[in-house]
Amino acid sequence: MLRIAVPNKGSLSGPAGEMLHEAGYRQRRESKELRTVDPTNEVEFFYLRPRDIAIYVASGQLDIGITGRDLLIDSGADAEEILPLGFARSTFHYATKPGTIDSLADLTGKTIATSYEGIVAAHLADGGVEASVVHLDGAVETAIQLGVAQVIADVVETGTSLRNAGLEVVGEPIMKSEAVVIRRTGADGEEPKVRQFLRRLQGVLVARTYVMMDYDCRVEQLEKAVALTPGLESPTVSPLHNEGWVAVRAMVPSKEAQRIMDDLYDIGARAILTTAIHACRL
Ligand SMILES: Nc1ncnc2c1ncn2[C@@H]1O[C@H](COP(=O)(O)OP(=O)(O)OP(=O)(O)O)[C@@H](O)[C@H]1O
Ligand SMILES: O=P(O)(O)OC[C@H]1O[C@H](OP(=O)(O)OP(=O)(O)O)[C@H](O)[C@@H]1O
Ligand SMILES: [Mg+2]
Repeated sequence: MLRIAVPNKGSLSGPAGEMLHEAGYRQRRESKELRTVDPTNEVEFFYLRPRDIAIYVASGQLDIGITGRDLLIDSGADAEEILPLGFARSTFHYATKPGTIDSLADLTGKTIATSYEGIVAAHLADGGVEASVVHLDGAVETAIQLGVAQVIADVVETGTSLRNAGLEVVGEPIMKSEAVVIRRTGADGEEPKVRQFLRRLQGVLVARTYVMMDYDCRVEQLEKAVALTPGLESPTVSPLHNEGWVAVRAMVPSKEAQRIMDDLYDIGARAILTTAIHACRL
């Protein structure tokens, strides 16, 4: 039985459960459940604190985990990222009151509050900067107002939390993060159950990022149309009953679907339809 760690709370928990559900895995029915078995797929899910997941996976007791890249790196655990999942995207930044700090060197001698001491300590050491780091569990933005630190290092998504606290980021992001699948460093990547699990999640990612596009066009316009919708291998082209016309079917990136429909229309394609893809194996 494959043993998989899933975040039980926080920003990662909901989207991770949805993705596993879309991939056909049975998920827990209520948020207090700490473990559930999917007997059909022979998978056991453990719902753990996101911060602890890399530690469990590194211990070898669990085969796979879903966590944040930033949490994996912060933990220092002996685990590696094997598939980015595209949700819980964030950046990790130093921030402070406007006009206080311009560069990394200005952090010397300052106190930095963070929930991610591993990332911050490594970043300061890399830059040769000596500063104190104080650990806080959350709501780190308040640390400056209450005098616990002069600088914070925290997750930024929209920037709303920083703005609300009257803070601004300093310099470039220390790192960019998103949800990732992890395994113990050097673990057997060929294990069939692990491969099947990754293929299913990849199928969900593709289904989320592509739509199926169908349209009719005149044979003379086919090459131009195919250039707009090259598909993955190559589009399916079928004859229409009306001579001189063909029907074309290809996967296109959903973000570009509207522009492609406009361009197809401009070259004379008609009956242009897009439909959602619910699941796939490439
Ligand atoms: N506002 C956010 N937007 C996107 N990702 C976020 C956000 N806040 C945290 N994350 C990501 O979620 C992961 C942290 O999850 P964790 O559950 O520890 O914190 P949280 O989502 O802030 O929940 P909590 O309510 O327990 O503080 C990290 O990978 C982080 O990058
Ligand atoms: O840039 P934003 O869109 O504002 O998102 C970033 C904020 O979201 C998270 O906080 P959360 O709400 O989880 O509270 P916490 O600080 O207690 O973890 C994170 O720690 C930041 O504070
Ligand atoms: Mg938080």
